[in-house]
Amino acid sequence: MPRLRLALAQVDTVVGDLAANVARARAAVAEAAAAGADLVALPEMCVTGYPVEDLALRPSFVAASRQAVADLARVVAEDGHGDVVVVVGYLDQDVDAAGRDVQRTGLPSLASQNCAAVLHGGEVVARYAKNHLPNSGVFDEQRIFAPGTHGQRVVVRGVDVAVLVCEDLWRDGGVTAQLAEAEHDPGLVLVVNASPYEQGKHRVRYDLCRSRAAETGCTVAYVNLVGGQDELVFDGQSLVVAPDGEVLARAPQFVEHVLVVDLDLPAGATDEGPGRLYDRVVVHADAGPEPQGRLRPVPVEPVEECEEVYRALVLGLRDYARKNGFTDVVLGLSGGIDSALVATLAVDALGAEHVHTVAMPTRYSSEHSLSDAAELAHRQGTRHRVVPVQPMVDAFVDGLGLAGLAEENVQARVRGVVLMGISNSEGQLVLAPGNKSELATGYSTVYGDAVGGFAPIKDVVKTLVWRLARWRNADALSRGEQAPIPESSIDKAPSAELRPGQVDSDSLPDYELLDAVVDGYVVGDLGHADLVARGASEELVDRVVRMVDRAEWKRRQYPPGTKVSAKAFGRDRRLPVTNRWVEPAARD
Ligand SMILES: Nc1ncnc2c1ncn2[C@@H]1O[C@H](COP(=O)(O)OP(=O)(O)OC[C@H]2O[C@@H]([n+]3cccc(C(=O)O)c3)[C@H](O)[C@@H]2O)[C@@H](O)[C@H]1O
Ligand SMILES: Nc1ncnc2c1ncn2[C@@H]1O[C@H](COP(=O)(O)OP(=O)(O)OP(=O)(O)O)[C@@H](O)[C@H]1O
Ligand SMILES: NC(=O)CC[C@H](N)C(=O)O
Repeated sequence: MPRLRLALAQVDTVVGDLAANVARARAAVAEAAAAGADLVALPEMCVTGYPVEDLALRPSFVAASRQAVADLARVVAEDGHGDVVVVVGYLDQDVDAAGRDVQRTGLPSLASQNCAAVLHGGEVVARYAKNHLPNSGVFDEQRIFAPGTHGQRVVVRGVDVAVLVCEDLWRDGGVTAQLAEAEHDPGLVLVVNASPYEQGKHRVRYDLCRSRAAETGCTVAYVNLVGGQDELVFDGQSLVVAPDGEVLARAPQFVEHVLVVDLDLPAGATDEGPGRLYDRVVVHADAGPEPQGRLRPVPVEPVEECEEVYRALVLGLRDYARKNGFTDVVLGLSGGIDSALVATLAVDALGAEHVHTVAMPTRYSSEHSLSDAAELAHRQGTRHRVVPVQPMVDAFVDGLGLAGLAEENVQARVRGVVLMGISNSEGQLVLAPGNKSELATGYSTVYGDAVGGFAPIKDVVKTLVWRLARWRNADALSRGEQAPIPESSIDKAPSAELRPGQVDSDSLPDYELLDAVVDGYVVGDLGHADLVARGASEELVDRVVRMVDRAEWKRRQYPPGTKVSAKAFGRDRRLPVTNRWVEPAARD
């Protein structure tokens, strides 16, 4: 049985920075080659970054990607690794001619394809176009890509390796079913992926790999992208699963890593050329000498839920800032839990000296608002300042004769102006601290606390905000460190402090109840009857559904933020703003 030394290189790329992505891929191949790898896999669209969205429609971008993958083949060979086989994701066009037949109404005729290239000896020796294009949730691939229709195999050290791209693995009755029925079984199914993180997705991915390994009778190797891109976080956690479901290797989550593992795999067919369903290119017909030693790193176990979400949020924020040219962030610190958690995430992402916190008291601010904010800044070492905003608020209130809600909201708006002013003069990225429960209900002031460039916890419901804060404190204490978040910020009743004695519960249902309905309605798309059947009262469902529907326009104006749930606001959930559809009540 041939032994293949496989490297799965989960790298962090930047959309559009092809030169940097090629450099990153080159370094990862060098690392894998130094470890003796025969075959190195890099993620889906590694050369371009992912997702490229409508950049795929630009001929200049497609041409640059094609050139960049050729450059990568060349530089890998120049580095002395020409004998290593590299499989890497990139953007190309017309790789699979049949793909041109696809209907893409209204778009230019360029048949861009989401591809994997096989590199060897300084050349691109094979190209494969993704057959199945995801088009739900955050994915829009049928809008921008033509599907491939042909498979690709590459024979490496006597092993017939089937190359797939991400969604190809997910589709029942698709490419993997063809593999199961093919006249020659592959010895390894190698999938290059850009699979975004969401809570618990590692279990879904493992189940998927296990079932495809069973279906095809092959070991499945799965390499995933890592890093943040706008709303998405790719979590790596590359994986190798044997036909019996055993996890042969698993990389850590949320960090770059080159996972090298020796696999004993069946020898495969070695005839070259086009078959009925796929092409095969032979790089090494024979197994060749066995690699020295046997590399079998202990699979990295997934972490528990709060830690996983927390780390996803840190990476999403860090990469958004870094990839958009920001070293520093600024946010209003109210002494409440949302801004406390966002500040803590920012410190973990960027370092305390890069986090600027601003307390902006008005006449309605409580004493603990200032003291809890100062305490957090002291514990974590953020660059903290106090800007009393009442005189500015007074100027608007008196100048315009504002009262009631208008006076309440102008306080939040003045704070927004102050933060944008600081950002304009000092260059930080402004963070909006709204959580998913607030976004769902529209409980924020547009152009007020909703200002900012990035919203780190916009996909985190309030009850999870509290859990994450508690987890972060407990984690610090378990390491003998001081808890970063003042306990009173976690324990106090949430309040916007925009009028005397205001608390969130004046306007919103209890967060435990609210979050359960938000989850059912927003994430699960459940109707009224199902929401009631899950235990909410008719009145609560009516109220929450109405609030969620009415706030669509506000969410459209909200900054992007990291997706962690199965359905985040934004591109994951698209609803009309102008909309008179009312979810029918169970009693109707
Ligand atoms: N469909 C639509 N399309 C476009 N624009 C629309 C619109 N409906 C209203 N508008 C506009 O929006 C305005 C109303 O929105 P907005 O000014 O935001 O004000 P509004 O939503 O009426 O009030 C803000 C609410 O959020 C609460 N809040 C504020 C700040 C922080 C927190 C917190 O705890 O974090 C909570 C506050 O207590 C209050 O209940 C209207 O005056 C109108 O100009
Ligand atoms: N006194 C303040 N000083 C500085 N920023 C403030 C102040 N009050 C509100 N903010 C900003 O406005 C955001 C909205 O907070 P608000 O207190 O109105 O409600 P919240 O949703 O409970 O948030 P938090 O839990 O952070 O208090 C805060 O997260 C903070 O960024
Ligand atoms: N890039 C892709 O094709 C990803 C699609 C896949 N369903 C996933 O969520 O991982």
